[in-house]
Amino acid sequence: MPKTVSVFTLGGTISAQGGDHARLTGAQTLAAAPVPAGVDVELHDVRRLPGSSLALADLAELAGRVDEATAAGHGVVVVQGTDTLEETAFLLDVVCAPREPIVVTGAMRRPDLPGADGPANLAAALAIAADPGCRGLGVLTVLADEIHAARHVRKTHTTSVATFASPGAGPLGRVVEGVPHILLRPEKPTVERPLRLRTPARVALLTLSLGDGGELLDAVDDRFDGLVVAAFGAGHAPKWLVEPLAATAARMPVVLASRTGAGPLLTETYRGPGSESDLLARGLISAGQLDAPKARLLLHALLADGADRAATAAAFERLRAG
Ligand SMILES: NC(=O)CC[C@H](N)C(=O)O
Repeated sequence: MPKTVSVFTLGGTISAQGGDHARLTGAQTLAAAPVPAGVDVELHDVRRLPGSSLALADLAELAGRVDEATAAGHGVVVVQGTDTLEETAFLLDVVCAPREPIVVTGAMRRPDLPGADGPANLAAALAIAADPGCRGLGVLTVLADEIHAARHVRKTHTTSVATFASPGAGPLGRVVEGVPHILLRPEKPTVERPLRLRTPARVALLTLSLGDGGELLDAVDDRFDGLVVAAFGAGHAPKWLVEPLAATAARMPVVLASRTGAGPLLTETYRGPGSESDLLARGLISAGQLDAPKARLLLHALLADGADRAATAAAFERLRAG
């Protein structure tokens, strides 16, 4: 029996014929890809936008439609711009029911340029979405035949077709001769249960840089419900920001992440003002291995789901080791 795969197109370079993100329809984008044998495609042309212009409301709508598709037994492919591809993949990972494979793909080269990678990436994504062996892995991404977990994947280069990597973990597998080969299976889902986006939540992301005077931190109060700080190294802030950060953490959840983009935060190696142990003792919540943009999305989804402080801390704690 053929396997149905629902394909949701949002735009991106993969559709940007001549540089225009609105040029190709979902059907035209998909027409360039060889559909694997035994796969029936159901196309949903959702948006025609660059990845940078997608909003959380677009992703919330997408998540609902993805859930409907997997409830009907369909595998899912989401096609979008690579600039925010990892954020879409991660949000789907924490809000969608893990019933069937869900994979996000895109392209680095426009369809009208030599060596356009869109068709190969689409073919790989369709193969993954139709493969029962790719169930239970969480939301996946595939570009250049490399399969990554939404929790770890990042865009690491502005132009390389092999831009997606999981610096803290490595790929989960590879597509070889059109067939997905899974090498590693995640121990547990990213969240205990899919989170529901029920209430609006505003989460700020503040990246520290040398000599930060705290002016942007002051601007967070009153405007946001939560904050992620992309701090130095393994979770460090300047000593003069410790009191302001602690004061903010008394009013809203403040998650401590690293601006390095890979590796876990430390918990006890350094002591003293602005060290990781100091910041955690003052009420900041460790993002563990999650990078800062993903920590922002998880905090957003938790707040939108109605999580209190203890549930928020527990959700991040669950991801500390991996
Ligand atoms: N290669 C890409 O898709 C990145 C740029 C593209 N404008 C986007 O939609 O994100």
